[in-house]
Amino acid sequence: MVNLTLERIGARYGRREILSDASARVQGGVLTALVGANAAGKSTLFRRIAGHLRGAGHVRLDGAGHNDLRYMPQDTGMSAALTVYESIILALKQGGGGWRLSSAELSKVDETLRRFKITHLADQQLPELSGGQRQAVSIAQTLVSRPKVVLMDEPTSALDLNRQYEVLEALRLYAKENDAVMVLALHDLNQVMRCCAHTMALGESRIQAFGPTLEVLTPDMIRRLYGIDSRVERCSRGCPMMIVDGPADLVSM
Ligand SMILES: Nc1ncnc2c1ncn2[C@@H]1O[C@H](COP(=O)(O)OP(=O)(O)OP(=O)(O)O)[C@@H](O)[C@H]1O
Repeated sequence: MVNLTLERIGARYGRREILSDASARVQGGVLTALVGANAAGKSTLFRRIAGHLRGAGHVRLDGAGHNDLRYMPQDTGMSAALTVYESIILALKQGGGGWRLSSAELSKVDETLRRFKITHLADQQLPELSGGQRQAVSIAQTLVSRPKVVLMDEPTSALDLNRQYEVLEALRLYAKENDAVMVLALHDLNQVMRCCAHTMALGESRIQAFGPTLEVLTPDMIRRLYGIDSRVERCSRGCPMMIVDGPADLVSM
């Protein structure tokens, strides 16, 4: 069983405190959403967990080592003169082990291309990809080594509607099959309600709530995080969805 435990995590840039006292135990096997307004500190929390930023508290991994952790930032460089296929091999080989590919490694590369439906892009040069294609390739690069702990910053922001749900479903299956801890920073709360079992809500430098998504994303919490009045209702197929009524201060005027 893989778990990621945050023990009183703090983060600051210079004297400016971004996060304090963040504690949570994130379990593997399901998708966990990280939500919060712009500048709430989502990327900062990821950087702190990934060890790119120092700060108070401890990050503990159970059932995985630090080498099993991958962080996919919001903006990933795709300017190298490599094909998609070469870039995915490079990502697989980052842990070392020489350039010769075993048959197990070759099948990991092919399976990852298939999983994210980018096999047809294998021979294309990275700089020639569209924004959405880049994002799908970046996700494949992140997952090709089958990491056990994955942090992804807005992994669907460049994808069309159909691809957003395809990719989220592929990520959900990845987490389940690999018992992986998978935390996704997302802005679309309907996507979160549909695809993520658990949600961590960041606001005012703290984790405001963490737990099963529908228990966290209440109208009260949405108002607190985003200043938006909303309702959470069920569609005719029984899926929960958020209906936005408008900015909270306008409604109350
Ligand atoms: N390298 C940095 N140096 C100084 N301040 C930074 C740095 N990176 C981020 N910040 C500040 O930290 C705060 C949190 O930024 P962060 O990128 O973590 O927010 P976020 O929740 O990921 O936002 P968004 O949803 O807009 O991507 C912001 O006020 C930002 O200006």
